Parts: sequence; C-alpha cells; structure tokens
Amino acid sequence: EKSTFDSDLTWVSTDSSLPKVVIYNARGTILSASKYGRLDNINYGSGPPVTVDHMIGNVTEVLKVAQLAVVSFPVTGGSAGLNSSLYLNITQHANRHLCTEGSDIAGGIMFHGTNTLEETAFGVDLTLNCSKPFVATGAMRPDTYISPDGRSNFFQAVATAVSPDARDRGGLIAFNDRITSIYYSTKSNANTPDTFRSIEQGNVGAFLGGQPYFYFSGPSYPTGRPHFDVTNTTELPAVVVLYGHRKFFLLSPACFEGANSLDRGLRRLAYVRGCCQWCQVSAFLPVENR
Ligand SMILES: NC(=O)C[C@H](N)C(=O)O
Repeated sequence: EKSTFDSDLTWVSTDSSLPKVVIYNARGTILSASKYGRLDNINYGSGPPVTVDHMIGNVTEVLKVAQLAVVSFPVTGGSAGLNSSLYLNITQHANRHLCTEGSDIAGGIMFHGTNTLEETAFGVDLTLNCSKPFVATGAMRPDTYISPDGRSNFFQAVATAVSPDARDRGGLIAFNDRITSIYYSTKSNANTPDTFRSIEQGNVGAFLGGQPYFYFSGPSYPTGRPHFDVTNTTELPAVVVLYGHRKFFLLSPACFEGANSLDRGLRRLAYVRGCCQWCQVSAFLPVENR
C-alpha cells in the first residue's frame, strides 16, 4: 500500500531491494531526436520525441542500481520559455516524495533543457528541505546523435542519487562525467557536452566505472546557501532585477525603467551593484519602504 508521500508514483523495477529514485521530467535535449541525421546537434527537436520509457529501455543499467518512478511536468515552449512556477511545482513534489518523514525514496533526478537548467535547479536546491540527493541532468546532443551524451548523463544522475555519499551536499548536477554543485554551476558553452562548470569552486566529484567518486569525503553544503520554505507557496512575486554598470546612476533610463515597473505593480526590486555605480533605488520605492 502506498503512503500519501508516494501515492502518485508507479515504480519501474527489476529488483525491489534496490533504492528508489524519482525522475522529475522537464524534458530538454536529453529526450529529443533529430530527423537530419546522426551528426545534427543544432537543428534537432522535430524528430519523433524520446520518452523516459525509451530512455530507460536504452540504458537498462539504471534498473540494476535503482527502482525508478517518473513525474512529468508541462514544458510548452521549451526550456527558454519556462518560468519559476516549474521549480515551485518540482520542489513541492520533491519535498513530499523525498523529505516526508519515513520516506523510503533515496533521491531524485531531474531532466531539464540545459538553457535554463541552472535556474530551475537553483530554485529547487534552495527550497528542498532534507539531506537526500537531488541531481539535475540533461544533454547537449539529441538522442539520435552518433554518441548521445544524454544516456550516460541519465545513468550518472541515477548513480549519484542512490549514493549515500551524495547526501548532505545540496543539489548536484551530474553531467559529462562530472558532478558539480547546483549552487555554483553555470552553463558555459552553447553546444558542447562539457558545458556545466563551477569554475571558481571546482567539481564535487567525477565518475569512474559508473560510480560517483567524491573528491571530499566529508559532505558539505555550499557556504551561505539559504533555505526557503515554499510548502504553502502558490504564487511567486515578480522581482525586477537591475544590474549596475558604468553610467548607471540616478536618473538614468535603467533606473527609470525600474521605477516604472514598480508603478506597473511589480512591487519588488533588486539592485545588483557593481563597483563605482550607484542607482538611488530608494528614491523610487513606495514611501513606506524607504
Ligand atoms: N541542450 C539543451 O537542452 C538545449 C535545449 N534547447 C534546451 O531546451 O535548453
């Protein structure tokens, strides 16, 4: 019988003693195909879509390390069109599945288009309230490529999610043989498989023979990583972010644009200030917030 935390899950399994991993599926190139041949890594997308079931069928090794369940999320318009409701939706599912007391689920992985993977993953990372691994992955090549990276990334994400050593580290990205912290990762190249990098902070680990190998034996959370409880959040307020730059000062058009957006009802304003610039945002805040 299913508990409330996993009542929506159906497990694909060849061995009921294996750890359970939920796949949070927001699609992306990892589930895409090209009709233009095996070298196309640019114009793909219009080939017959690849399903998660296909993927599991092509990477049967995953069922030797985990039992899997899939939760799919609507992603109309591809990953560039996604908004923050997606991370809210994923994190609320993940908190219920993984973090409910007594949950026997070992961890979660997420399939996501790489163009906005880091944004969705960052949102989930800051709102997931337990020690279980949450591992984001995707692909830079469609599944029809001569050597698709998505299949390997899929296996590596599952192998990371079942690893006890992956716990208590915050969200991770498993991609192209490396493990990085979601908190610090950025997509660095539009086309190559080695795109997710955490340049200043480095890799958390790498894969050897299908096993994650962590470079630091004591788990550790990224310094300063905050946690926000979104259990009962149904709507996220829009925030205007102004980036400071040279000649960005009081009365500049950018400041006015920020102020205008406050007038249009976007009531929150963040100002990212670089050196040597100043925008007197407070001049535009509603009087009670100054
Ligand atoms: N590699 C990718 O996943 C790119 C893809 N177009 C996306 O949705 O982000």
